[in-house]
Amino acid sequence: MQAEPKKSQAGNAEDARPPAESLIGREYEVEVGPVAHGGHCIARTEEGQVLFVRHTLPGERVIARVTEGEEGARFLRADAVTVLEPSKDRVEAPCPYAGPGRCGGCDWQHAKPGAQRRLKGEVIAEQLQRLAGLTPEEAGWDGTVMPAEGDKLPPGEVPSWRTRVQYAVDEDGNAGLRRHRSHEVEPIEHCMIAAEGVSELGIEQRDWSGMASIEAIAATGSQDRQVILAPKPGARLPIVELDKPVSVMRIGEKDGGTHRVHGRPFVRERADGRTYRVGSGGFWQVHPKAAETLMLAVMQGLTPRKGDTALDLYCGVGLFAGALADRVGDKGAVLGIESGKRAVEDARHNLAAFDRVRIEQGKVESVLPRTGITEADLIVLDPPRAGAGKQTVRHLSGLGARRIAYVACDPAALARDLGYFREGGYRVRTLRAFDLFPMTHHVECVAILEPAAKGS
Ligand SMILES: C[S@@+](CC[C@H](N)C(=O)[O-])C[C@H]1O[C@@H](n2cnc3c(N)ncnc32)[C@H](O)[C@@H]1O
Repeated sequence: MQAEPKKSQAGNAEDARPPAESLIGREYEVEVGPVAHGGHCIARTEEGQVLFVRHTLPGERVIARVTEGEEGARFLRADAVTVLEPSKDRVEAPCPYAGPGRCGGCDWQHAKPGAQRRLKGEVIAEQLQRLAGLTPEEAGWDGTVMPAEGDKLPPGEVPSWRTRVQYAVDEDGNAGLRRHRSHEVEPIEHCMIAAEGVSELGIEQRDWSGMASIEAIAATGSQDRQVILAPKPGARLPIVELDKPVSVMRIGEKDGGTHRVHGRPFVRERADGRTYRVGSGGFWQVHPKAAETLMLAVMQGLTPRKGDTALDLYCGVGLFAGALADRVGDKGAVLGIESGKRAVEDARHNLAAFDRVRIEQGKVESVLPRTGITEADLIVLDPPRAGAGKQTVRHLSGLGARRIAYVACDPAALARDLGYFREGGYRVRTLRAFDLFPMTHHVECVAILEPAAKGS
């Protein structure tokens, strides 16, 4: 019998091993393989170690410099620092702050816009296959990722879509963006993907000494502009003088909550002909066309009828609940569930005109079972990145819904949950994908499900 390895003083045998040698800075010449979820591509060193390489494209030959990992690690992270054989999809990054070790906000600045969408499509296809065992055909998806309206621009032009930008502040008080997987700040003079309403505030031109971060918000469909300041411990708030009028909020040092300094504690966003109040810290889609694009995709997929009962889960300030309330008419009913207290107040305010809408506060997984609801005609779920999970999907599968719309910002969580829905007797009827985050690796999907027995 083999003797047990001797324990170190700390009591753990693993601690006794010499630490694995860091490979940070080591360079490898590699042939780059397929794209992987997260804004990088897969390559292998000659020894067979997996590298997740950023700033490259499939098919390229590059020198990859390791940014994270050690000998024997399951995988290493790396940046392509020299491109030996470029892909035909490669372009000069239009943003001066993009590149190895620089701003971490965008992943695909160096790819043609059409290629960015193809890469996102490949990631969705791979996740669907691997986690749900679905081909694009089986998911009712044509394999394309659609740009948002107005985002198809001439070569070299970049859509300025980010209506909410989180700036970090460096030691000298300069506003910038975080480097990839780092707390370091890349000071910038202008973020190309920031919406005009954000750029107009001139955040990057001000001194923000004493602040840890600043979020700038430019609402769509109203002139509302807001900045949310997070001061460093003990720092005084600056007098905020920007190039346009803004309301100012601050993050409380003790409670982490968002508090009003001056102006309205919310912005007004518009979608589907309705104004939505969104309080600070509340969720609203970042691309100006996103709310409407997703709302339309959901309504086209669900085809609500008068008198339907519908659930809007993870409802935020009520985007889908509002659209459903219009369509199910006064004989129908809509229940929204949302965990954020302020978002619930906003949803109730936004949809106060509809008696048929009820909004419950709390986590879907605990509130839904408590409601005692046993049936629904239609369900929309738009969970955060982690997805809904097995327990919630199982519960939803038992409500007998005619159709379910799953809005997903992470194709991996979506694919996993589609697998659970299949176990619950649902099949994917259609899937659509939208490029609502150009230049980044993020992508939004809308899957429409129906009972499998019906679809077969
Ligand atoms: C992706 S957002 C969708 C919001 C809304 N559907 C929209 O389009 O504006 C997800 C929302 O789920 C809420 N949330 C996160 N976890 C939750 C949970 N376990 N139960 C209920 N709501 C949750 C968040 O506060 C957020 O408002």
